[in-house]
Amino acid sequence: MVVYTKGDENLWTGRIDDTEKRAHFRNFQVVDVVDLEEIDDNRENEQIEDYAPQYDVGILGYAVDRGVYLNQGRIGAQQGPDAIREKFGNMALMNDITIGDFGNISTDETYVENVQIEYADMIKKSHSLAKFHMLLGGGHDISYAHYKGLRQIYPHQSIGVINIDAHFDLRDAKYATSGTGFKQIIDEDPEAGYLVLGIQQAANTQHLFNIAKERGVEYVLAEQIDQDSTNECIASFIDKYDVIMLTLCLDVIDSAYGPGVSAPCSFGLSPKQVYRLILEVLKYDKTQHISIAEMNPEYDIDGRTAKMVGHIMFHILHRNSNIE
Ligand SMILES: N=CN[C@@H](CCC(=O)O)C(=O)O
Ligand SMILES: [Mn+2]
Ligand SMILES: [Mn+2]
Repeated sequence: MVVYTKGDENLWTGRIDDTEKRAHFRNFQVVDVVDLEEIDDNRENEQIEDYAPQYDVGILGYAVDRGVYLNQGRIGAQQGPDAIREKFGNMALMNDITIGDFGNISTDETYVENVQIEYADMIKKSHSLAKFHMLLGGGHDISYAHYKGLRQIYPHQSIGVINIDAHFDLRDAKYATSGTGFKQIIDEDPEAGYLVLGIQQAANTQHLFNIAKERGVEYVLAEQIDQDSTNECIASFIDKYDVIMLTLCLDVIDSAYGPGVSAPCSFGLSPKQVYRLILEVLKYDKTQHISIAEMNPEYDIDGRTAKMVGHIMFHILHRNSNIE
């Protein structure tokens, strides 16, 4: 059974320096927990442009690691969204932002197809509630759910997919896993393009490189990420599509910075390199959702990975401000 759970108020707690003056606040002090099951379904049909979003940012969790298990990976990412919430909540509140926590989806089913469909519906349902959305995983099977949600929101637009990842996730399987998401997208949508940033040669078999070549997948290797050509590649890719789906697989970050992931990689990117790539993509204003996948608290060290994700979220939120 697939289960929707509204956000847990107890996660949004922490150090309180003042209860009134916002200059003393941390993020958790302004979070509203929103029960999506209480949101009127009719509002889904409202024209997005006619509706002023209530929140600057919405948080929606994909508390699922079954897709990782089905991909022969190590489980634990089910706890990922809540681990990230806790760390992000205790970071300083800057500016006058508002945050809505739209809850988590989870499943006890053997396969992830149903939970992906329901998560896509949640993405659609919550879309008009916030200006920007953080979709927190969970396994990288969140990618296909993210795509399906965008398809509902933008039925007629072309979608280009940018994945910041050490892996292609272009596997063929009889059922969806954390390693099949992008193959599912490009098989289903011949108009969709796929660009991967941060690919590691040692983490993908020659077969996966062959599939990428056959299917016209563009990619930049981790060791080439600082070359000027990376920005040119991002710009020319984004130019081809109406909407850009942006997803981050945390194992692209070197395991020294982010040990708490399902499939850790050495020789990975630094958090700063990843943050720079995210900002580069977001500056084209074709992206209103980012999914952040594979946070696995079981293997984290002193909450280091979850805190790093909190920082990445913080920087995304304040990308237009002077905070650095
Ligand atoms: N989402 C992760 N996908 C990777 C996992 C690799 C691994 O388990 O080592 C993949 O399928 O290639
Ligand atoms: Mn990966
Ligand atoms: Mn991945």
